[in-house]
Amino acid sequence: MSSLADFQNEIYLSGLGDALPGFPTDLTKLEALAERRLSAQAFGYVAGSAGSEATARANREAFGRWRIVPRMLRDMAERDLSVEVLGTAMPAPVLLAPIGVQSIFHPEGELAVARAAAATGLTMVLSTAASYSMEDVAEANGDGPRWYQLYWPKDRDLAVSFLERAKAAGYTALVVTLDTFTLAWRPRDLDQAYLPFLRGIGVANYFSDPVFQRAVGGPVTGANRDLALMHWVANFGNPSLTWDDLVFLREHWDGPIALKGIQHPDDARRAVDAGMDGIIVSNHGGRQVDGAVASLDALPGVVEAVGDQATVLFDSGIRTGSDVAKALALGAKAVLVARPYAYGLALGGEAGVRHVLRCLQAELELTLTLSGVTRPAELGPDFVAPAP
Ligand SMILES: Cc1cc2nc3c(=O)[nH]c(=O)nc-3n(C[C@H](O)[C@H](O)[C@H](O)COP(=O)(O)O)c2cc1C
Ligand SMILES: O=C(O)C(=O)c1ccccc1
Repeated sequence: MSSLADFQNEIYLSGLGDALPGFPTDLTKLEALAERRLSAQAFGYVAGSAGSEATARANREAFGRWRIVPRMLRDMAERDLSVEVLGTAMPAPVLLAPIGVQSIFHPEGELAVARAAAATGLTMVLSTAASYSMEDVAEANGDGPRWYQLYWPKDRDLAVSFLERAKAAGYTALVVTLDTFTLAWRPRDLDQAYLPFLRGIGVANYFSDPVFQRAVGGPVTGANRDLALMHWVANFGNPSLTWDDLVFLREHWDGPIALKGIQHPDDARRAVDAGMDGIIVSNHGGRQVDGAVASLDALPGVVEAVGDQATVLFDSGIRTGSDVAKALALGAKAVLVARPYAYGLALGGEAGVRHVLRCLQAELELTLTLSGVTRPAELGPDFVAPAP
């Protein structure tokens, strides 16, 4: 194995032919660049969060309250970042978080992301609110690993139809997002009166669904489009769901299930009691409850609550390889990253997303290697210390 991470090697070598990476390698720089590329509405949608955006800031600040404590002389010649999560082999403990409406960032949207994910071998989690249908995205993703994220609609038959389609299209694990049965108070979107769905973006999985079509009198055309959009609004989320409803999901999905949006240890225990395989500690990137606890601060309590009874994953605020390492040290088996790859998509389509994924992977590998960690399983509380 080279002493450099693959992507780092490739970048330095390409410099000998005077080529530079097409995008910044510090992923925290992408947001400002994407702002110049995107419409004010699309940028506000992705960069914005709920309310005063205090939780979005807290997500980032929480990483700053931990410091990595590197260890030396541990034979770092062989290292291996691969993990297996909910039955899926991953070259690194990083997944692409579900992001809806990706065509507002680039015309190829989820198709470009699916190709970039397949090229790196990282797992894509496809949103129910995607701008391309799950079947089209599966085709673009090819042999790449993919999971399906369910926004659990009011209509149970529609939910079952989504699950059956996802299974048939090769999505192997189910992520059920619990924190967004309705969108939060999001001032950036409200101030621009911008909601992508009302413009027909992010509804591909609904409009292509036979159960949905039956409910709106057939395939969606100019004639029933307004009705279809109203049906979408009425059906998107179900505020009446309780823990008891998870039995229904278990009956209709025979693969692994992870609940996304868990922040309280007691909810994590309930998930285990309900037979769930995984928990994703997340506050939706600060986009739902403004003032909610930083996701990283919620992580240790959830990890302690579930022990080895479920797989704990993490998202909200991951921007660098060192962020990934800290979340793993605090007990996550893998992390999901969201906005950085949306910015990559905005800046360079498939190539932009691939760049982001490769940067994150290389930076993680170097962070671990230079800290004396050859594989993710070695990470534990010892790896980090509270910042003074
Ligand atoms: C534009 C945008 C759209 C999103 N759409 C979804 C979605 O459809 N389903 C979902 O479960 N989470 C969705 N999320 C939340 C992400 O999956 C993830 O939890 C969050 O953004 C992670 O924080 P990060 O952006 O700081 O990495 C979305 C986030 C953004 C920024
Ligand atoms: O914007 C979001 O955070 C989100 O989760 C969402 C919800 C519905 C449709 C698309 C995205």
